[in-house]
Amino acid sequence: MELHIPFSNITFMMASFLFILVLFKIVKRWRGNNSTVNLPPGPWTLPFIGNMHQVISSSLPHHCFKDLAEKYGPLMHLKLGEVSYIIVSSPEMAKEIMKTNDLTFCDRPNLLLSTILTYNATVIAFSTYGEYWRQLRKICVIELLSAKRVQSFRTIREEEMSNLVKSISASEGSVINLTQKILGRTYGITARIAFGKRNIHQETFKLAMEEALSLLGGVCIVDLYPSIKMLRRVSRAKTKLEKATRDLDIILQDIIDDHKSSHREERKDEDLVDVLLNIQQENYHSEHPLTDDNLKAVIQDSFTGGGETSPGAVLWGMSEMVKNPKVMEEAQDEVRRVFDGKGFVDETELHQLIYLKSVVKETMRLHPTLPLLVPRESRERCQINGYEIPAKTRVMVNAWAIGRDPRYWVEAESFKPERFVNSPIDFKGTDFEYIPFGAGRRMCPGIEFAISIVELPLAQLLYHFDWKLPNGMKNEELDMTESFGITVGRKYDLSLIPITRHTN
Ligand code: HEM
Repeated sequence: MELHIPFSNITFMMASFLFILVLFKIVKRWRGNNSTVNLPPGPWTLPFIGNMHQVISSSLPHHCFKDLAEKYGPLMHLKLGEVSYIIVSSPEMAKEIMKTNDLTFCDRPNLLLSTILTYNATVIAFSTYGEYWRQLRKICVIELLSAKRVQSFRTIREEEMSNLVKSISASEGSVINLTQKILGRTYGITARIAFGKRNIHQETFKLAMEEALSLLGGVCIVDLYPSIKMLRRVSRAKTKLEKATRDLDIILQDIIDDHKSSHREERKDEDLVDVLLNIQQENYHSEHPLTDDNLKAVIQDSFTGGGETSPGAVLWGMSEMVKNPKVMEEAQDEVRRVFDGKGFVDETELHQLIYLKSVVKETMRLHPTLPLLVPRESRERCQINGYEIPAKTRVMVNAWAIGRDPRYWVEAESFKPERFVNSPIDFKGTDFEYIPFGAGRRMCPGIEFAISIVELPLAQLLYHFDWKLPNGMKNEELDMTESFGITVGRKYDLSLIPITRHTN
């Protein structure tokens, strides 16, 4: 007997067979990856998407990771797409990653969008661990971000901050958008320090940088399926970012050329581009001479470092003080007591503001602007706590969850700056329950710079003004929702009414 199967049925059967075959391969690969290795515990994964459904369902990844870690533990394995992630959520495990096994975990993953924006991942923050990174990091630590260099830019910070006070005073009694004012001034400081005063591109650069950074927030699907090369070609974010990057490059090259052609003696103050050009000249005949693109990458580091994170800390600090009027009062009393003799705030007496420094620390505990730090990647296979971590595993350290760990922090969710007064706990990367700047080899090299542009504006805002919420809103009603992006700031701009304090 002959069996007749219509042509459409044959196509259907072949398609079904192929589908089952592909599914079988995916499940086999997924099982193979998971079953032979004793990975840290984690939620059950679905083929192809892994745990993406769990992460995507939450608006903020650091919140979702904290909830999952409560169930699966402080060393948790997640599969996002086809990539393995380890999520670290306790001080003990953070120490394992960033101290005990720092050398294994000091690489950064090669992510599509950050690679495009950062001259093929040649900025310090995203470059592969190796000789190039070491050379740039050394320049950064010794030349660009040293305490001495940061101190040399004091006048710029003081001038910009006194302009901030003037512009706020001009709107006394009416609602101001403090978010925009702080962002603008911090950007102004960073631009003057990096490029010098004469720069005509400041505003264009700012807009192009904002556009580029807005595209970097979140996880790019391409980075979760590195084996599917076609995704790289069709990514819309990639096309947009390439355009923004070209615009930024033209401006940066123009700034460098301008510095090269103008006479150094004509300019009174040395800016970061001058410093970098000097280093470039000195290194000209060395084994690894610095190219113009390398210089542009370092300038970008300063902008993303200075321009994105520090204003977030100022605005969270102000928000918490508005929400906690007793803290605001105590901080104001201190600043006014210290500076009343002078009648204005400068940097000379900032070291006396013990309580304000604690406010800054407490702000960074509850609101680290990089709650998951910057992702790392393991360079080789390694064992942690009896679990196996394969090479090339991406690692995220949940500094936000660690800063709220009730085993280390009494009333962990409350804003209590006094916990830091007389406490030896610091953000220098040795106290693993408090790591807003990370720790180990890849720790933030810009702490000195960052603190200088957080403490001064806060001291100014507290010294010169009392603050009220608009529309008769009560202090406790201030919205503290977080935004989602490359850094985590306030979702809604902070609008407040300044009342100028008149001193005789
Ligand atoms: C409140 C302000 C800031 C915060 C919260 C912050 C936080 C961080 C964090 C968490 C990391 C990753 C650390 C790790 O992987 O362990 C980092 C890296 C870095 N930060 Fe900052 N940062 C701030 C300001 C700055 C400033 C002002 C600069 C420079 C002007 C800067 C430059 C860098 C650089 C270059 C890296 C990459 C280091 C490397 O990979 O070797 N940061 N920062």
